Amino acid sequence: MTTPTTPCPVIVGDPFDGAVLEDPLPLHAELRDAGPVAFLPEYDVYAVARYEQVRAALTDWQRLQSAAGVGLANFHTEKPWRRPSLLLEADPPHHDAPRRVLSKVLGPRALRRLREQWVADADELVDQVLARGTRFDGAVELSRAFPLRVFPDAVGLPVAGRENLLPYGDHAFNAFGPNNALVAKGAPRVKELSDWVGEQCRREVLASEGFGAEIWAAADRGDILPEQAPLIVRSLLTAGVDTTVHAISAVLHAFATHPDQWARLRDDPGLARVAFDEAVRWESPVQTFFRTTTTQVALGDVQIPQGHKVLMFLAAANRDPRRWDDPDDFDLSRDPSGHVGFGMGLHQCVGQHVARLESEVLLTALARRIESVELDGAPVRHHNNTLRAWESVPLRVRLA
Ligand code: HEM
Ligand SMILES: CCOc1cccc(C(=O)O)c1
Repeated sequence: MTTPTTPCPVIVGDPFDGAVLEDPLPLHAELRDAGPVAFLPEYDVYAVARYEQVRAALTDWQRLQSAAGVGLANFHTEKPWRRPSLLLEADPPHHDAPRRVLSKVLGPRALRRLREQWVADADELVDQVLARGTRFDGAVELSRAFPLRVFPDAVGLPVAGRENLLPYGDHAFNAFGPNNALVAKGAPRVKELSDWVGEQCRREVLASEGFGAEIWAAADRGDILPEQAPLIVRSLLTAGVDTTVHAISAVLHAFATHPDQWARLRDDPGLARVAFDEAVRWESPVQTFFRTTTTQVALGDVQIPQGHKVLMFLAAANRDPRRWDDPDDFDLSRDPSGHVGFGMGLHQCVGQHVARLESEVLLTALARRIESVELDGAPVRHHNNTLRAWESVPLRVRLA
């Protein structure tokens, strides 16, 4: 274990410990209050939790790189568990073309053609769920069911095997953390799931229309190399399912615990989009990511030596009272723009518009039919080294 070269508060303890994953808020407050930077000897990493330093780290890709991996593992010294992402785990110039291609494929214009279909899918799903009764598990019947109904079709995946997507993504997000029990839990199926995901990225397997086909068409045009196309499709399958599933659970839980906010949404369904971003700020489904210093870099008043991992607590930044009034409130009257729940800068989430559309159409379908929503029992957390997630969100609704 090395010690920091410049004075810096030391916070002992394991941020990936089960008790912290169950309730990370006390650690987030401790980190923010300790100073602009803290040192975590448990993993020999630096940590930033205040909005200012997290934003600074996210937007300084030259001195805080992603190419050494955005998890605890340093790809300069350890073999990655899978081929590095051409976006998430790459920096310019290698990052540029894959990002340009995905930005176009997943951009707001591209999604306009999906909106009508997804509105119909959301209405159909919500009608089916409510036809079964007014008490159900929102995490299962809505948050998991809706993304898994619309996203694989949008990518162009065959129907068989789609149940592999959630466990694959769950392991991928665990793998950004330390090699702990959560990673060990996924290990037995890694080869099977990785082989299945790899197979879905092949041109012959993907539908002739959809995000996957558009990525392969970009290779035909020479916008990317042919051998990059499957890896870029893999990015969608890894990043695009568990994130939206758990973000939608977060929205449902937020409304079930803030009935006044549900009443506001009922009065003004146009609030559905801001509600999603406010929930992503409030819950931060993606809690943390790492960077690696390429040179000595100052964050706040601390000099961080070259070659060190920096753990960015996105969730702590999203509740930093230095940046947000009443940060712990879930409040639709707030302007949540500037939150770091989708990251910030060069690597900011390229799929955020997909996520927003999924949530908007589902929330709109629910708000039209449901007068009030409340918890119908204790919600149960799903632990993951990177994701903030619910295993179960029991709901009871009153129909409009
Ligand atoms: C609520 C849902 C989502 C959340 C909270 C989320 C969060 C994030 C965050 C925090 C980053 C930045 C990573 C970094 O800075 O290292 C990111 C990047 C990324 N996201 Fe999302 N994401 C979501 C949905 C999606 C979806 C639906 C897709 C695909 C359709 C997607 C694909 C990606 C990719 C490919 C990157 C890497 C971008 C790059 O490095 O240029 N994400 N996401
Ligand atoms: C939500 C963060 O974005 C991710 C997460 C996992 C994998 C990838 C990828 O690009 O393969 C991207």
